[in-house]
Amino acid sequence: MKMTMQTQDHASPQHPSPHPAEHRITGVLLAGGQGSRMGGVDKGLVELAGRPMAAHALERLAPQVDELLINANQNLDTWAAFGYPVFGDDVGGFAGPLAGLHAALVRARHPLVATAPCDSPFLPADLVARLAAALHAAGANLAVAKTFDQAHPVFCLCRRELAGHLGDFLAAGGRKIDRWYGSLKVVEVAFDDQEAAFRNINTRAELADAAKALPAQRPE
Ligand SMILES: Nc1nc2c(ncn2[C@@H]2O[C@H](COP(=O)(O)OP(=O)(O)OP(=O)(O)O)[C@@H](O)[C@H]2O)c(=O)[nH]1
Ligand SMILES: [Mg+2]
Repeated sequence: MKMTMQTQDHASPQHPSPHPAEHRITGVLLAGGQGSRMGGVDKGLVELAGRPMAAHALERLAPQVDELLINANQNLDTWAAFGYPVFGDDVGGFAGPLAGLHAALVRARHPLVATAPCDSPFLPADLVARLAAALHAAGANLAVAKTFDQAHPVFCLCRRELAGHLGDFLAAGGRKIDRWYGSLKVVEVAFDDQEAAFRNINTRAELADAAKALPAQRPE
């Protein structure tokens, strides 16, 4: 498979932050899964419209956050070529996205952590701003996206101070994201106006469909 990740000038999260320090946000791309429905591939590295699928999500997430990290469990050198810090799960055995979130909470430079999965190339440009507005307005521990009745639990904004609480949940064998959310003060944020932005890609057939929606981008 051809990789062209060095060709994109990813928007840098190094810009002066408009947020006061206590509202600054670390973004994390969750790319630590096994891609079993796609045949056991590192899903974010699979090509979509001429570049790795994850490049699309990173490009959309980078301008929304003050720091950007990548959580991956395989091919770490390949992931590092995107130019952002890369780290694996601390809890082994592919424990699920909470393991990636926990690893991010431990490493984040900023007090808030926004997550997005590597397989959602159309994610909203105002994802983080809307999650943050709701989090602050509600005084919640965590804000999570939904469209109509559909929850999107891996699109969340979480307070870094929950690292210990999540670490305890994982250490006790907890794995289910909904169950952990159920122990917190969570605010759900409706993105009914952008349902298509949450399209995610799990199979080769979904990859082929998504490619039709995107123009191929070639190296310059
Ligand atoms: N850190 C980490 N992230 C995971 C793990 N399992 C899934 N994820 C992430 O959680 C998000 C949603 O997961 P899925 O869409 O199920 O992706 P997946 O697990 O790679 O794919 P399947 O094996 O087909 O379920 C994606 O961003 C995955 O990368 C894991 O064990 N560790
Ligand atoms: Mg999975």
